[in-house]
Amino acid sequence: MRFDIPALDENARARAREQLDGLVKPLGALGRLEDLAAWLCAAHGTVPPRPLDNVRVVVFAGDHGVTDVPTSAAVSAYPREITSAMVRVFHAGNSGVNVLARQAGAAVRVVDIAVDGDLDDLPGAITGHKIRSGSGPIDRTDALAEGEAERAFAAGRLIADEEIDAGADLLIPGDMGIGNTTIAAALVAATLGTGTPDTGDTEHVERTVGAGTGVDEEGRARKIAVIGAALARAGSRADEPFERLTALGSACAAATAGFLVQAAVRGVPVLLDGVFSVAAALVARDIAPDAAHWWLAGHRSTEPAQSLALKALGLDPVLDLGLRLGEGSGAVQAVPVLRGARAVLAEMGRLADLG
Ligand SMILES: O=C(O)c1ccc[n+]([C@@H]2O[C@H](COP(=O)([O-])O)[C@@H](O)[C@H]2O)c1
Ligand SMILES: Cc1cc2nc[nH]c2cc1C
Repeated sequence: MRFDIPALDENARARAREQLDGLVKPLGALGRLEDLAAWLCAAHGTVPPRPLDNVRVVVFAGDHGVTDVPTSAAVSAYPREITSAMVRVFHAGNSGVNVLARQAGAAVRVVDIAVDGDLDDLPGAITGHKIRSGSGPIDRTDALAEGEAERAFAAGRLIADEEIDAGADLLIPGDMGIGNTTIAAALVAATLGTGTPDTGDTEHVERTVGAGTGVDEEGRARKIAVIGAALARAGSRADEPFERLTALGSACAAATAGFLVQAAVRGVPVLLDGVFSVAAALVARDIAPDAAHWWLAGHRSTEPAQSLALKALGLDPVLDLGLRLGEGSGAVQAVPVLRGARAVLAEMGRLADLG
């Protein structure tokens, strides 16, 4: 697959830097805000950048076969039925990200990519891109059937197109899926080669695994075992990104990757969120390396796989609030910071005018 991804406008970035240096403040005194302002100029190709008036969150919802086990073998603190129930909460506007997005003036859309449950009574914008119900348990079988990763990736691209055609000037990928922190950690371990299942050494897998929704140490040990078995089962197939998504990922991971790549193709900046969107970004970069220039990290989540993946992507998160909700909630919190960065360039006075 080949993608025509525009380069960021380095000329605009340099002009932004020059203007930032001339504002009424000590040189560099606005720290990271100056980097963000310059990055937005490079992304929008203008100084100052355009106002971020049309920020859109898309929550990719789906279930994961790793939750298809008795409670005694659970990898999540919550049952899988929560995924389907939460889609209705997003639709009603009452989820965490709905509330935070209202504060930030951002729109939220949830899409059913692979929810295990009947949501057919909901509008087509939610249900129209469904790939399948749930996914395979990655420790025992592939997550996806042949061709599904490509179909889900294409669906994610279409969803990005829909949001951009509706005017998005910044996109945020959100996620909802009980069990998806196990999937995210498996993708990160496989992508970074931190899993070495052949030697039976789980130490490297352990580094990627966190508590997700709040499992205890025994739950974490079960996640590590599931991921170790999945990596051993996938073997070298995991080297190729679509095979990796098929064997170890999910339809939501593939759709999120497609969404991130298409945003870049269309030249629309992205604020990544928690462990699931950052894991998808890591795989997406293997599919379209230049796409990564269009992504910023909104926040650092508590999941270790997210920090490992951010480091590999060379991204420094804007915020670190200890959030572990997912949904796009952390990235949404970073939107006012980006708006502030833009306003500084657009509105501050100039040192040269001090007299
Ligand atoms: O964004 C994060 O880093 C994050 C960390 C922990 C949990 N989550 C959310 O919680 C769900 C996955 O957690 P779990 O324990 O079921 O794997 C899923 O719906 C995620 O959106 C999200
Ligand atoms: C209630 C609930 C809401 C969520 N939002 C994202 N992940 C979630 C997990 C649970 C359990």
